[in-house]
Amino acid sequence: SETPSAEAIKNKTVVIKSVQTPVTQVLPINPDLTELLVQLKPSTVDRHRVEGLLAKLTLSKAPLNAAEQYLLLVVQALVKEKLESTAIVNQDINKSNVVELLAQAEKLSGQIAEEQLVQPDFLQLHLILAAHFENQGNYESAYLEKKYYLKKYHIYRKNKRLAMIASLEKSFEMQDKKATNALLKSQNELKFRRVAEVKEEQAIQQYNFTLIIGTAIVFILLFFRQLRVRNKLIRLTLTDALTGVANRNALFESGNSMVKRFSDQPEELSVLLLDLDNFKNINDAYGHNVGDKVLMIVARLVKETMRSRDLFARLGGEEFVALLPYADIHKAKAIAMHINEKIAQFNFSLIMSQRQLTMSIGVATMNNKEMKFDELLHCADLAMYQAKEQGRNSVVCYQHIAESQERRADTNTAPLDSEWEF
Ligand SMILES: Nc1nc2c(ncn2[C@@H]2O[C@H](COP(=O)(O)OP(=O)(O)OP(=O)(O)O)[C@@H](O)[C@H]2O)c(=O)[nH]1
Repeated sequence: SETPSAEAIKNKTVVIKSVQTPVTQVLPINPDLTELLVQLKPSTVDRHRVEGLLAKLTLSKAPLNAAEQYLLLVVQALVKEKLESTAIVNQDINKSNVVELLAQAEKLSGQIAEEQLVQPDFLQLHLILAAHFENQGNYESAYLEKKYYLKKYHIYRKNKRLAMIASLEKSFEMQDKKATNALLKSQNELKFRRVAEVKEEQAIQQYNFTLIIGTAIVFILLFFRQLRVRNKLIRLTLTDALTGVANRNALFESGNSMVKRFSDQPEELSVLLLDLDNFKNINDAYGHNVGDKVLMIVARLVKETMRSRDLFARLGGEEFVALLPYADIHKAKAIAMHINEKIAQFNFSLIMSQRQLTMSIGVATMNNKEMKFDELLHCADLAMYQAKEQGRNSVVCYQHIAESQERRADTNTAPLDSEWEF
């Protein structure tokens, strides 16, 4: 690269270009110029480097702004000072050139912002002048330049301090804002997490509630099923499996309680003991299946004649019992005869060739309030046997047997069969 001679560098004149820039605006500085100023700071200057940078700047076609022109003049003044002091350059360099150069630079001050002018690189102008005046023995001017330098430097320091405070405040505000933002963010996250937790708790509660309700429903259903099964079992234990009417257990249970109840009240309780005549012959002739069917038909026919308050039960085999509350002997006899008639009139030809069946019925009424149910049933049984003995298909009332026996005891005469039958 072409390196201009020191002479050329020293004599290089600066062409001041008027650049219209606002005075408040800080102008950009070419980095080569800034480095030149740095290079010129130490007491021993790297001449080649300085010359290289100056040449680069001089040959550059880019126009210089007012601040750059100012600094270039300062650089040139410094070069003159430094190179002269190191005795490298020619002795005929006019020292007044420094003053001229710096005077030119000062003329540019009006185009440079005050803020930029107070920067150390720009203020060097006054230091150079002060040193220059001092070397010439012009101490007053040197003093004034130095004083001016210090005044401006003070402003520069003050501005720098204020700028630093402002930047610190700004960074503090930023940090404060960042911390506040972080706090708000973490608070938001906490809120979201809490909301999620609450939702999760609600879901668990709902699940538990559903589980409890479901379990409760299952338990209730099981309880009712158990109740139904229990009731069915109870019903079965009280029902005759073949005919569906009350069985022996139910008969004795109801019979005992009814007798107890009627022992306290004036109304009467009657019992019918019904026995199919020659039922064995049916079994023998047509088989047990037909016999069972007959029993079922008879049970149904008798049940149809019962009042809602009555109880009809199968005592066992072909024997049935009817408990008739609020039925005196006359009513009980009437019911018994109605049953007898109904059975006798029923046509069994659908299940067997024998069309007709008859019944023997014994009737007993609770005539003694001290009577037990077994005794009442026994009376009915005696009456029923009497009916069988009389030739079956008849109704016999125990009260009449008793009366007849009493009479017989009185007259000591044998009773007539017709006396007992109705
Ligand atoms: N098919 C059937 N027969 C039964 C049942 N229980 C008892 N028997 C029969 O009923 C018959 C009763 O016979 P008996 O006690 O001699 O009485 P009967 O033949 O009716 O004669 P009388 O009572 O004197 O008129 C027997 O043959 C028993 O086997 C039953 O549940 N089903």
